[in-house]
Amino acid sequence: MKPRQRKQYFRNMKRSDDSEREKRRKRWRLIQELGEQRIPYLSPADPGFQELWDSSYAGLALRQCSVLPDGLHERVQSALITLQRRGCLLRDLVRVRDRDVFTAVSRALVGQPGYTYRYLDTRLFAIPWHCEGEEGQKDENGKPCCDSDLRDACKAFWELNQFFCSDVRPQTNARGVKRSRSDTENSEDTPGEGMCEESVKDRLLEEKQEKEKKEEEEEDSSQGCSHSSPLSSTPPPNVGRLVQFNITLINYMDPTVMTQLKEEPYYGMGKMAVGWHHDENLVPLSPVAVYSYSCPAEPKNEGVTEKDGQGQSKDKEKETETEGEGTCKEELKEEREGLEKEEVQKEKACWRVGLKVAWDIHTPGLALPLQSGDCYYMTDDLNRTHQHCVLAGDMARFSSTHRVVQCCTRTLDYIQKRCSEALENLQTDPEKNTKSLKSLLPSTLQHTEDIHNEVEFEWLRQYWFQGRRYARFCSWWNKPMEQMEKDWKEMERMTQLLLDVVEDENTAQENRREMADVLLNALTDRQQHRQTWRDRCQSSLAQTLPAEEAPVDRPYWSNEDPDMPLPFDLSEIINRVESLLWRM
Ligand SMILES: O=C(O)CCC(=O)C(=O)O
Ligand SMILES: [Fe+2]
Repeated sequence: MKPRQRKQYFRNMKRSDDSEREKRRKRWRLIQELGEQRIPYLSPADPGFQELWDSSYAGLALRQCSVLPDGLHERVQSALITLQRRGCLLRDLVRVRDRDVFTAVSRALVGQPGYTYRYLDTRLFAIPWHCEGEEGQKDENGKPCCDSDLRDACKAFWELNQFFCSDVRPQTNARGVKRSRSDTENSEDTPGEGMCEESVKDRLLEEKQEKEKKEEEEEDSSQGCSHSSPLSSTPPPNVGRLVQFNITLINYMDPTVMTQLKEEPYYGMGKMAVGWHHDENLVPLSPVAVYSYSCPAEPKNEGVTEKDGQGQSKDKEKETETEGEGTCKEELKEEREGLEKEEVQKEKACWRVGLKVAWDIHTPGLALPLQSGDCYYMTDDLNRTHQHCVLAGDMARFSSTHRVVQCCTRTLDYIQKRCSEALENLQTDPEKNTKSLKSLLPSTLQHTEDIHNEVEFEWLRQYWFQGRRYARFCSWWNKPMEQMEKDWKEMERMTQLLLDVVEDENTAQENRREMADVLLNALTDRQQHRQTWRDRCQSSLAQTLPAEEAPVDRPYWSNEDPDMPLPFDLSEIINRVESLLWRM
């Protein structure tokens, strides 16, 4: 690596450290400023609650359970219970500030076939949902990927998703003022006397949206990609276009089992099931829609062993995640002082979503109780400017959180295309049956090596780190992952071919240097990431998981494996390329 590139490499690493440090500093400053005090927060019973909602949380909308079409509650609730009973909902071993932690909630991703969702350094792979009238997703062998029970469950989420797509609206008008109920809900309304010009425009815009929506519904809208690219100049997905939620992240937690929940530190809102955070990796300004279902008793989880799912937390104390600018353990341990009023306690029996303005300790927080079957939306830029947390009630509770993820980089389709791009640079001599690289242009080599790292660390290792959990109940990802591993192995071959060229004395000196730079860069990165994944797989928390959920460090091979073009451990090769560069 040229000194310049090496500097850049470390600068990039440092940049992420710096932003972490900056966040820590900000958090620390807030905590200092706050001292022993708590920031006020308002609940529906408090005077000024509605005003605060309108002025500071306008992007939040509650949709009470009665708005859902007939029968949908039953279908969704039974689908949630099916996922739980079948053992599909699992706690994720995520990374928070360079530490491994289990999420307090158990999760599964359901959505468009081939979609993934990445949060806290963890990529979840969607169990595909099924559209109306469709037979169900088939795997590569033409067999259904899940049994009929799961298929029906996933279909219910698709149905709920359709409802959310048609129901969600931006909550604010152009001036950031929250719409009134009649403004957003009563489609019979016509512009009347005294309606200001802005509102008329709003209404016309809405009508236009309605029309566009109807037109789009007639098209095949299953991908929802064309308007969700952050690079396109089309308006944000919930302004002027139909929203296409493409995945739902399902959450489950039973507070009687998860007894180690952290106290909400800034406002004293109570126990948190999910700490303060922004939802990551969504199309900018896209909305999030949440269905909340609290159920009286823990549904029996028949698909898992005793150590599985949430059962594990009862006997073993585990660290749980706090996302974003979450809890600062030592400083903020004390609970709100004094005895809480009965009213507050009653309120805390209910599950609530908590909201706060990011990095702000002056605006009161908001705690919104959710009755079973209630839904809420986070629209406009609420997710960017605010953080939210989930406050545990007394009962077990599920939520289905529908999101718009970037289909341009988060799908199987995307990574398969990337693999093909990389492999285009590999050619086979049919006579000699030997392989070689087509182009030795540094930019081409760089591109290939980047894809190699992307497929290894963002897809293969992510997938296997989550153990065999996917294959256990859905075969959809089996074949694509196998193929991806084959492609990746070809890329190992390509790296080896590059190494040969670089080490060949007959290669022109100047090109050789440039190629060696590219190679060294890629190998250093690869070696470091492989180590990080090894560490994650071997962490003490990972050891507590039952066999089928335990992380698998894959691909892994012994350095002498004759089937593999290069060793797993790259340190010796890195040294060779490094010393070659010194000698140049
Ligand atoms: O369960 C909820 O209400 C929201 C969960 C949440 O914030 C998340 O999964 O990101
Ligand atoms: Fe969230």
